[in-house]
Amino acid sequence: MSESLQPSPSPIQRSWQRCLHQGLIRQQSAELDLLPQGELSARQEEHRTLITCFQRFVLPLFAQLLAGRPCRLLLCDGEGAILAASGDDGFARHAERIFLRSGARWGEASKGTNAIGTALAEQSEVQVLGAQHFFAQHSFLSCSACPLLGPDGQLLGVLDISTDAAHHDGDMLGTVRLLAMTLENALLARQPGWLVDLDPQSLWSARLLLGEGGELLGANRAGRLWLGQHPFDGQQLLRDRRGLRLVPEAGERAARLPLPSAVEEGGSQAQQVPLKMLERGISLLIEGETGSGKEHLVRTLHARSSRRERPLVCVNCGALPADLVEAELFGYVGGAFSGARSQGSQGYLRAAHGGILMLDEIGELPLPAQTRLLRVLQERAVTPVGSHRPEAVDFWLVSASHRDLAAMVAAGTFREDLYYRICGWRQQLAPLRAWSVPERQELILNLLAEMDPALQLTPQAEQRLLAHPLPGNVRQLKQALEVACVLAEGQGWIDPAHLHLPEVAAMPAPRGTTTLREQSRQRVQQTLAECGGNVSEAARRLGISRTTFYRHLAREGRE
Ligand SMILES: Nc1ncnc2c1ncn2[C@@H]1O[C@H](COP(=O)(O)OP(=O)(O)OP(=O)(O)O)[C@@H](O)[C@H]1O
Repeated sequence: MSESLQPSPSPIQRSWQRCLHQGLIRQQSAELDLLPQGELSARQEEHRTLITCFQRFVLPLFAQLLAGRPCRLLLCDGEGAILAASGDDGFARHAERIFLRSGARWGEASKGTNAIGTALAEQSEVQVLGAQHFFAQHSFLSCSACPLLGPDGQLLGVLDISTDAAHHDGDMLGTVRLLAMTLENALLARQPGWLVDLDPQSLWSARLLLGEGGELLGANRAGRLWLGQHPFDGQQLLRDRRGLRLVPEAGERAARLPLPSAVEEGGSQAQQVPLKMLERGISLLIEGETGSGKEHLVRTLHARSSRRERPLVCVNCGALPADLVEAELFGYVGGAFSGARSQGSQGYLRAAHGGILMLDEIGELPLPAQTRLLRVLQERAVTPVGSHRPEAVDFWLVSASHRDLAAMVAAGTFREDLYYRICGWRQQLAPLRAWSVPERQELILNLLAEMDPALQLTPQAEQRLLAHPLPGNVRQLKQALEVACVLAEGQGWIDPAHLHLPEVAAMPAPRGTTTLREQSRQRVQQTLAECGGNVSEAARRLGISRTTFYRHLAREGRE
């Protein structure tokens, strides 16, 4: 056979050649190649949008397509580091043996031929079945991976489905491609601009993202193919208006939120570490101003923990009647004191047995109750008031305070030994005014989307919320939005008049927050143009009254 007729090597053959060339030895073990925890968190933060889209749009589809199958879906960055994973727990335990889990890097250089690393090296989708893996220890796996491309066509990472080789089936590559396209479409719809759907009927339509003047800002993979085959005239596409919509849409913007993500075992960084501490029985102390979300965090941790089916008991120590603090906490036997119930009372600590106990405002506990609590924590047993029989209790303890407990220790109003008992890990929650502008914007959008998805903030209202110091933190923000939703009901927009916030010195005006203002302006104009200038129809499409619509037009005229 002449040389030119030799079949070109397959991606697997090329990969093996690279591995041999690097001096990897098949019978040896692959290098561990684990990221330090801090590095993993930094990468997850860097890829927050990618991970959020993965969780919101890809995982539900994956769960439907591959429910009950022994496989894992892995989201990796451009170096093959696993950022998030989901799927069958039984298979996860096998996968754990070879460190196929978050924080491990699966590039070819350390792991030899494998779907993640080889898809990255080849920049194409790849399937690596059983013994095609370079290292013999990986041959129980069959993996299918598809590179992920950002709206600008840059390689972002890889999506991989790994399964037990015995359960592999031929559809995996198609499935992972479908999931990758879903993820890429979601990412494209997050970029601000005009999204042109060239075939709006199709889920896999070519999509282009255009700027105000028709310039090309991005495309999905079908869109890039389309661009390779058609002349591009962005202005014409905008004029045609077919399949055109302004993105991100309200629902999608809400999906950008920083709230409870599920990056495999954990959640966002603020939750992962405390959750790990709790799971190891280490007591948490959460400090933060009132309304900053201390209880919200505990509820989220409970919902994510292995004790989610067990009780979560939250006690506000400051609200306990002074003369009944101990009886309420530790319980009592019948007739222990005058006015006691004849059958006694279990008390909050025993009610939390097997679950999580949150002692909110722990700084309010009187000193005798502190002493008794310390003994419970040391002995892991409660002696109810009026009894001499200690009863074993097992709860994870979370304490919270808006007061500076260390200062209270120094002042002698809080026991030092108790302080060290409850403070195995100290988690501080920043006040809302210390959050970054994008973080606050995302929280606002999230809360609003939950309260009334039909309502949007005018840019002025958004500015007002961002500029207000909100000393009551998330609670105050939530209340202000709840009131505004009632006042603006049916009008489509919340404007500053709907925001009942006390006048206090404003924070410096945030910069770089013109996007929402611009978007709402464009939305009104765009809808009006689509409806051929028919205000009634445009207002109906936007779900607002004609009067409100005119108000928007008038305001734009003034701006
Ligand atoms: N990240 C968040 N996302 C959505 N809602 C939140 C968030 N953080 C707090 N909240 C909401 O804000 C309100 C106040 O939160 P929470 O009760 O947890 O604050 P706290 O710090 O425990 O307050 P306090 O010190 O007064 O007890 C609650 O309605 C809670 O659901």
